[in-house]
Amino acid sequence: MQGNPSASAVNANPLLSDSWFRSQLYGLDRTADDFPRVRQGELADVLASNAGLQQFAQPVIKQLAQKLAEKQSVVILSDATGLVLNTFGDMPSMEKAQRYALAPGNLWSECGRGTNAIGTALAIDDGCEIEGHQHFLTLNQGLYCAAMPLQMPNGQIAGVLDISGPAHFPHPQTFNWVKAAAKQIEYLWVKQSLHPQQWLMSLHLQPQGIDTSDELLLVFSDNVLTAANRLAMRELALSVEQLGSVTFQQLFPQQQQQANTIPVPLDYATQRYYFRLRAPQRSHFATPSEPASDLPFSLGRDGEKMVRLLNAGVSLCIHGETGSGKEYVSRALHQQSRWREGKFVAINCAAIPEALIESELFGYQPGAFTGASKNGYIGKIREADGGVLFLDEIGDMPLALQTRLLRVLQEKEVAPLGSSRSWPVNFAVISATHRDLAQRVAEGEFREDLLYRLQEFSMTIPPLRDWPDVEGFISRLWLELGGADRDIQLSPALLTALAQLPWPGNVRQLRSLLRVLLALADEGEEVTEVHLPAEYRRAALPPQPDRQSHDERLISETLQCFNGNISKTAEALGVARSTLYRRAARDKRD
Ligand SMILES: Nc1ncnc2c1ncn2[C@@H]1O[C@H](COP(=O)(O)OP(=O)(O)OP(=O)(O)O)[C@@H](O)[C@H]1O
Repeated sequence: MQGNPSASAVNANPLLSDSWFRSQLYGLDRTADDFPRVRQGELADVLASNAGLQQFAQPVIKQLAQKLAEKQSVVILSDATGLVLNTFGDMPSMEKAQRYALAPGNLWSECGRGTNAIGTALAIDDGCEIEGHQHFLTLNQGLYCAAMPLQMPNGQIAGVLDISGPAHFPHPQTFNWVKAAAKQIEYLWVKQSLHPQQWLMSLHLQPQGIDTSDELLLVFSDNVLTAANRLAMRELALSVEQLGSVTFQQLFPQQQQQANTIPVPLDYATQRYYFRLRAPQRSHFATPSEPASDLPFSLGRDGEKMVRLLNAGVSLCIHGETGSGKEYVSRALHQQSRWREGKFVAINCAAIPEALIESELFGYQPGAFTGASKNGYIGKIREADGGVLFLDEIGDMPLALQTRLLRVLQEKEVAPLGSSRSWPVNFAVISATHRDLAQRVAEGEFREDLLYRLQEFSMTIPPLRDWPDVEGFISRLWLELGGADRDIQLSPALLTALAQLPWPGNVRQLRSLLRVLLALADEGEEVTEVHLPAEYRRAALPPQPDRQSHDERLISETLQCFNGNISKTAEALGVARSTLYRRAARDKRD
């Protein structure tokens, strides 16, 4: 620190002496006058990736900038590396070079510019003010700066809020303003990014401090702490690592996780706080918005009943041939039910390799097994929280997993792989199968208790060929697929022929065929039997009655002519005798 005019002042302040020491370690030249800054194009990218920070910070910063109008100071917002994103306000009396240095695109990290409020606040993760000669670089010694890091609700540092002005001006209140504005930004950020399904806990030493930006905010997803403001993290001595892992019960073992409206006392460490806990806003269930779609008519009169059962949390099991619409119907039921604000999470128990089903359903902790994502995975069951879990091909679920699934359904709690903790979950279950589950139970392939749990109510979607009005359904599906938009009609004869096909692949098969016909047809065309793909044409084309009756008449007249002698008749008609024998056998049978 030799050669520094304010060496003694710096040495007397550990914050400053540490920062100067770091600046020297960075090998900075105190007389440097070229500063690190990014190009315009790079700045645009950085601005875009800090959109969230700007969104929450700007309203507060604008108020702050108004306050500073007469104070020859600017408000600066930097990102988490100290790169200036926005500068608000004006410093007409400031030297041009310094005005330029505070403009967007300049990097004020400690390693780039030595001791300065933005860089040092980031280095110590706390607020600081750096006045004139306390700056490491000579060129910055005409500046006064006060800065405070901004913390995101997840505990990470998002950037820095700073006020800078000429060092020769008095700045008695500036640091307090920065701290108050940063607190306000962090407060709004937590409150405004709250998900309706999260718990919000507000704490303060005084009951009247609740609902002010001085309150400590804690956010819980289920019972796990997932977000907090800096005030809460400081006062309750919480670490970033605890966000996402510590539970309400671990934090407040004496306290039930129950909502309250009037602040009540709560002891934490050696302090008495007052707190209010707001429960997730699931109230939309009581006043549901308009459902998005009608129930499919394949549900018939059972539709309404199924919705009521689902609303009551009854597990539904839908049986039906492949392609008959089990998932389609389940999605429609979800949309009509009180669970519609939550997700519809489908899992095909037959399509996921047995080794992966468990992690897919229950999720896993980071590094729970070789190849696991380093971020862990929440799992389908927790994804379905508040919504519907659709278990397709449930009859194919491996036995070992059936046991775990049963436990989740009974206890409404799920523990990810590699975790000793469980999360409460609340969802409706619809399962589907084309198998006979009772038979699977008899074969020892399906747990009987799980069957009862999943099949509290069961319904069967009949195969398409048994639907009461297949022609009507085909017409509707044709419209839905865009037939009317392109003015392409199905001929009445084709419609009748299609309605009579057996459709082993049910609606899926019918849908695919209609899409093929639509794709191949020209605008305004009528689609007839001749447009059918060959494999359908054979099945759909009606027998040729005239030709058939003509042949039959000819055979029977010739037979009469030869007194029923088959060999002579065959010879006369030029057909094989076997043809006539087959026909004779058929006549006898009819
Ligand atoms: N009532 C319906 N109206 C319109 N489209 C339908 C209807 N039912 C089913 N579909 C369509 O048919 C196709 C097959 O439906 P879905 O996947 O629901 O059948 P599934 O019974 O679940 O089949 P799988 O047993 O093979 O899983 C989907 O493209 C779906 O959109």
